[in-house]
Amino acid sequence: MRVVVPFAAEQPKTRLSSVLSPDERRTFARAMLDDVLAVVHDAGHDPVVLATAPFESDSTGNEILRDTPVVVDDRPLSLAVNSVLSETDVPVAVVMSDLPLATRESLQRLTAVDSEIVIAPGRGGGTNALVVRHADFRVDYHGVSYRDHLHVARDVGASVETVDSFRLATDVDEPTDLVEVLLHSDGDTTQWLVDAGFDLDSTGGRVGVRRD
Ligand SMILES: Nc1nc2c(ncn2[C@@H]2O[C@H](COP(=O)(O)OP(=O)(O)OP(=O)(O)O)[C@@H](O)[C@H]2O)c(=O)[nH]1
Ligand SMILES: C[C@H](OP(=O)(O)O)C(=O)O
Repeated sequence: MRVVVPFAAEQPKTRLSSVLSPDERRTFARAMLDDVLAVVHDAGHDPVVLATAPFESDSTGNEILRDTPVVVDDRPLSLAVNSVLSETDVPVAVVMSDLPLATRESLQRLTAVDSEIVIAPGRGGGTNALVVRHADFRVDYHGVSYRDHLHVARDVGASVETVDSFRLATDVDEPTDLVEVLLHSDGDTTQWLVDAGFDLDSTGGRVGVRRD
């Protein structure tokens, strides 16, 4: 299945500004993208990165991205994704690039459901991963996009199913989300955090992260 992976390349992850510099946010976002692309390939699907800006060719030396087509579209997220949806035969999936806990199994669980619309919601109301098998469905990200996408599915007469997955629900938006990465993932993203000096901090009430 074609899997579109949206990627904000220039100023990603602004909600992590309190713990990461702009340069760090770019390389951290790139590590998450690499993890997601590896999982999409591993699950037997064909990813295409939908990026807001071109990558610096292959000078990164990244093997995974080298095998992955990149479409550059600097329009806002929903417009860019809908442009791809309108040009791509269904089925097509949209999987966000900030899901470092995603695994081959969690992705295969999502794509195995045969409803016309299959949604893996994110914590906090977003839509972390989506399978579209109805040609008229269009996305409307931001805000409570999970609820909005249920309404869009209903309006176009598409059957819809929600997949309850901790791994797909855990997008990395805020510093506390880094706890889940350190605990439940062992890919490039986790290595990036370890190399940057992040560790779990259990000295307070709820477990957080600290940086040495
Ligand atoms: N192509 C494209 N992808 C986007 C855009 N905005 C966000 N994304 C991607 O969509 C997914 C979800 O976005 P967010 O969680 O808001 O990520 P973000 O914009 O990097 O983070 P914040 O600045 O903290 O909102 C991530 O995979 C982003 O890389 C956009 O305008 N265009
Ligand atoms: C793009 C947005 O992501 P969030 O801000 O919820 O992580 C959404 O899923 O609608």
